[in-house]
Amino acid sequence: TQTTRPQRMLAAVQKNATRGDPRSVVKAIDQFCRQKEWAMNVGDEKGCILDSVVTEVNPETVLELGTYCGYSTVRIASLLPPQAKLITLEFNPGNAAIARQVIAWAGLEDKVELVEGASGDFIPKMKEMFGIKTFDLVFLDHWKDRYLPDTKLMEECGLLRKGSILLADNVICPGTPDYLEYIRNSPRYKSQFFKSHLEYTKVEDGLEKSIFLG
Ligand SMILES: C[S@@+](CC[C@H](N)C(=O)[O-])C[C@H]1O[C@@H](n2cnc3c(N)ncnc32)[C@H](O)[C@@H]1O
Ligand SMILES: O=C(c1ccccc1)c1ccc(O)c(O)c1[N+](=O)[O-]
Ligand SMILES: [Mg+2]
Repeated sequence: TQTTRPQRMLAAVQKNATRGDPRSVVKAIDQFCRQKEWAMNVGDEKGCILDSVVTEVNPETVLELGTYCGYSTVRIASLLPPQAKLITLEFNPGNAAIARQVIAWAGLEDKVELVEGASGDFIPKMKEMFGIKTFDLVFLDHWKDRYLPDTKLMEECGLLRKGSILLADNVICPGTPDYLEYIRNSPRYKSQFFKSHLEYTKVEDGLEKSIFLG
């Protein structure tokens, strides 16, 4: 019977990566996506920009919207300080099942809380479920038409504090025009664009980093 792309990606991790070594997991997935099958992980070029933002922010609390197979989850979690927590939301059960195994292979399950469900349903529950007051860093990488509504929802739920950082993938390709228009024109945010390329391709893309001003 036919396997799914996430299942084939996990097999590549289990074959080529070393248990407990996050960098080898990232490398195995990037090699799979370059040599075998394109997949919508943030990838290595944008991943390096993600790494630099995570390192700079040094967050205690991180929210990731869109887990897929856990590639960016592993990149982020491997850079977090000891007590820090990364909550990642994924509403596709098949993807969530694979991501759990990829995160476990990297040995990062203690730093990651994978919630299987839709961002719109779970963002309002973050405080009660995890005792989270606010997020220091949010990585937006789910369906692109959800970036703006979920950002407004996080504002309304008081999940952002003065200095919280939003980092949004794909603001060029596939593009998030309504989110960009909002975040770049709002007096409540200061934004910066990081030019890059769509993962594993030469197509133009980039990340938008925005600081919530309170
Ligand atoms: C581009 S993939 C995430 C890639 C991942 N961040 C990485 O770089 O490895 C987008 C994922 O978001 C999930 N997704 C889309 N909309 C969602 C939502 N509203 N709530 C939760 N998950 C969502 C999809 O099922 C898909 O697995
Ligand atoms: O939307 C797509 C997409 C559209 C069409 C076909 C495949 C993927 C996509 C492409 C690159 C991304 O980095 C990404 O996060 C996504 N996504 O689904 O969220
Ligand atoms: Mg993306």
